[in-house]
Amino acid sequence: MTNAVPPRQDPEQPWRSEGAPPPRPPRRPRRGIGVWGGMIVAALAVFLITDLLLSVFGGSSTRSVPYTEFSKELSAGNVTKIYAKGDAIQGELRKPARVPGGSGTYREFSTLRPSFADDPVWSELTKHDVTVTAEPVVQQRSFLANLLISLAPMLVLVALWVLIARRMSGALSGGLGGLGRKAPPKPVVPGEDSKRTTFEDVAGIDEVEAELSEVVDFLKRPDAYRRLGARMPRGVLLSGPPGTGKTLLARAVAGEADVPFFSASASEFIEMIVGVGAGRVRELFAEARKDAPSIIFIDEIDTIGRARGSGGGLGGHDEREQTLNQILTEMDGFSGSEGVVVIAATNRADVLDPALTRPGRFDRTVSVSPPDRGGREAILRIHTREVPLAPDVDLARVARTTPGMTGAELANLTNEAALLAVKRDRDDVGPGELSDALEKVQLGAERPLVMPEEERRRTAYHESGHALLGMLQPGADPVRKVTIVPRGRALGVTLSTPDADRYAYTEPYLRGRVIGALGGMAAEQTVFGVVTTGAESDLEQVTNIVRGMVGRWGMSERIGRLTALPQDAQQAYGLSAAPATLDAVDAEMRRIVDECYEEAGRLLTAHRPQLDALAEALLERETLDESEAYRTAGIPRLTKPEG
Ligand SMILES: Nc1ncnc2c1ncn2[C@@H]1O[C@H](COP(=O)(O)OP(=O)(O)OP(=O)(O)O)[C@@H](O)[C@H]1O
Ligand SMILES: [Zn+2]
Repeated sequence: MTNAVPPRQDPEQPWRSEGAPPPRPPRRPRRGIGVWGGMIVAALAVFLITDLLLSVFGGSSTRSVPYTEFSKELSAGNVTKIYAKGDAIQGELRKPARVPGGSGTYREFSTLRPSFADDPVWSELTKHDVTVTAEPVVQQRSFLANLLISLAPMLVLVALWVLIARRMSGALSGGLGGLGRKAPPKPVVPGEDSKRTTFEDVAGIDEVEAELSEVVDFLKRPDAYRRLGARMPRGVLLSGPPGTGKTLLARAVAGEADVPFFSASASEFIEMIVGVGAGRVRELFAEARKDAPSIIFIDEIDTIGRARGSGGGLGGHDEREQTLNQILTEMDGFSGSEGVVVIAATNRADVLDPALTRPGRFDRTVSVSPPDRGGREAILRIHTREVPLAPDVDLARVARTTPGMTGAELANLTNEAALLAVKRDRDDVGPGELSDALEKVQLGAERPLVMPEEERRRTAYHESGHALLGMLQPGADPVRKVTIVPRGRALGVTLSTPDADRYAYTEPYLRGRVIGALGGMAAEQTVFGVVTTGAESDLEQVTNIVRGMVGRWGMSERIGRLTALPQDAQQAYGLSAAPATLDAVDAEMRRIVDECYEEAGRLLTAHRPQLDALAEALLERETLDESEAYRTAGIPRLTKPEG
């Protein structure tokens, strides 16, 4: 049995609770590079300075002398040995000689032979005792050139180091291996995008739009707020079930204010390496600050923002906590006048760390709910703006038959209808496409499956059981469709939806739902004397409803009017109630289910001919719509459909 509107349960998530870890100071991922880098630079500096000193002051007592000086010493027989390379001559004297024109003596010398040494000029020069000093044709390198040359290896090394450091920090903030470095966060600049999202694209959540328009105003003219000293909310938390348009809203705020939109999903921050997430957060905020006024959107904030110590989650405690701490630090760092507004979204506001919702952080929580009938119609209108609709399509009617559906589901519905129209070679989308698409969306796609006759019979009785009990009970949601064509995971489906939106459920209604859900199993038991595995999802549904009735909605006298169970079925029992109470809850849940199962069996036995009629009709026709089902069972439709 499938009901389009089960009592809303929180999506269950596979998180376990664990003990609180001791808080740890955030580690700084870049320090490793800093230490190594420092050591490399110091070593290079020492090497360089020594080299420099040597090259400037020279390491030996070799004296550079004029060529004439050399030739004088040579004639005097004072030169013991020379070493020549080209015109350059190095040599040693037998006895130290006086430095020409200076003080002190020298023994080792170097000189350069002038190119005209063999010319007649030379004898003239020596005759007149002219001091001749030669210079190499190739200019001696200047001090600066020398410096640069000796610096070169060091420069290369430093460049190399910088490169490596960049790479490594890239690896730290961009994933393992360094090769997967992500580009810095890029905003979606409104207007650059082919189409900019505005509040025009959002419908059915007008109160939320109104709340957010203040943020839009702030982003449009932050100066006005600054002048009056008004502090804007730094963070807005959008909380609501999946698909209600939270992301869309955040985009629309950016679009309305015409500011850049930076978006990230919190789960993207979490990597296995501790510190990576924090680095990414830092980067994201830095980019957004640069482009302020701007919006940062963080989706799925609960993946990192779960109350500390409440365990589980992705990537381990350290990483999650550090990432969260970084977000808090960044938000604390806002002076309030930057014009950066952080919008976060979650469908689990109840599990968030209270630190997140403190003043100055996400101090404004806006709850986003699934749309009501008018809202659904408006959303359908938005999503059919570009879809040619047949003139006989009545969107108000479609809105009426889709209670509980979210914006995302409605968007999906219109798309499915358009796809069907294409498949059917139509020029527009007609009411037939819309209702077939709705069926597909609600029941899952039909699944071709050859079933043995016995299996078909059993399924027919199972679904007839659901349907008959749904039709027999006053106040139950009308049965819209019964089928034994396998759809999705189910072998057969019975669809019941309310005529109008329901916001609260009475105890008799919930009991009726439980009885209906048990109807399939009860029919199998009544007719064949055995039950099959086909009732698994029915039992899940029953458990959910009864759990709420007893543990949360005060519908059991014995438990009384208190919350005995946490909202989240996955959370550990015992957080809110004593063991004795939990035992009692268990007993009460069993009592209600047993009573309902008995009632289901009793009703089916009492109406056996109607049950048989429905099953036969199903075996013959496979699918019965609302009126066929009621006619076959001979039951008048109790509540008249609206409109
Ligand atoms: N109120 C709405 N008005 C118009 N379209 C909507 C609305 N809500 C949802 N949609 C449609 O559904 C799509 C998905 O919605 P969106 O991603 O914003 O939901 P969400 O609440 O962020 O979901 P989740 O929690 O899964 O991230 C939107 O792009 C839009 O097409
Ligand atoms: Zn069933």
